[in-house]
Amino acid sequence: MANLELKAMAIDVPGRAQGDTLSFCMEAGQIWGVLGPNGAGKTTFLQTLAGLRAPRAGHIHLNQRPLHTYKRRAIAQQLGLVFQERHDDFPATVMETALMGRHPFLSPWQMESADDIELTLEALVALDIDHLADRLVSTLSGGERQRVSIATLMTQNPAIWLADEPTNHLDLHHQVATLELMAQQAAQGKTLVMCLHDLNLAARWCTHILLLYPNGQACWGDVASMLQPSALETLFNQRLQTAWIDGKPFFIPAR
Ligand SMILES: Nc1ncnc2c1ncn2[C@@H]1O[C@H](COP(=O)(O)OP(=O)(O)OP(=O)(O)O)[C@@H](O)[C@H]1O
Repeated sequence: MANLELKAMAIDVPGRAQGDTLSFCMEAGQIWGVLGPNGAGKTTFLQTLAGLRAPRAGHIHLNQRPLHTYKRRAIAQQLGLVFQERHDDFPATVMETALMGRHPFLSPWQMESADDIELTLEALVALDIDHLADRLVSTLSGGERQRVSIATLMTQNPAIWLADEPTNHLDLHHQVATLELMAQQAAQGKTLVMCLHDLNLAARWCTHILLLYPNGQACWGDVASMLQPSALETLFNQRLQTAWIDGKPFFIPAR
């Protein structure tokens, strides 16, 4: 179990004045959805949480210790990231790619163990890509590649999952299956943070929401209090109609 705590942390969005500072803790078992229009800073926020970019102000603590005091390998043993853009620069199969999730736990030149291979095969089955194990990733469809990325994160098995639009390219069934898998991870004590553009998926799977506005304003809280139609209309500059199904809101963009 792990937590990430933001202490008066400001996201360093290039070319933008400093916005609101963020102060909250993302705990084991929680699923945080990061919502906001294009360019609001969602990816920059995830990269900052991963220690890949410095915050403009304030601090991030991973398990009560400043994130910047950890070595990169120690961070990778606790925190994993699915990027929005991937560059498959060298030829690797689906199995080889997913197996890379174990690298933070291996010493240089150490071979993967039978347990590592077993964990990887389980991830391929969970993401419904085990039949593609020997295929080159460069030959896969967009949705298949997305599932390889999530399988690699599952193989890494970090306590904190950061996912930038994990449902990108996925068909309806695989969107639901992937978010169910993430919910299972949260139920096992993982902390999940994901950027989403689909408000209805956020309403169903997230426990907490961070809203990022293009001018740097931000607000956060539990899902029920944050997914208010008027706040979302302002956030996205888009009128919405709201329907209620099984006690949860459905947001439909109005023409
Ligand atoms: N390296 C960079 N140099 C200049 N500007 C950058 C750089 N990285 C990000 N930005 C700008 O910072 C802003 C925030 O980018 P970011 O990718 O975090 O937005 P986002 O909310 O994830 O957007 P989207 O919904 O389109 O994925 C954007 O205006 C982007 O153009």
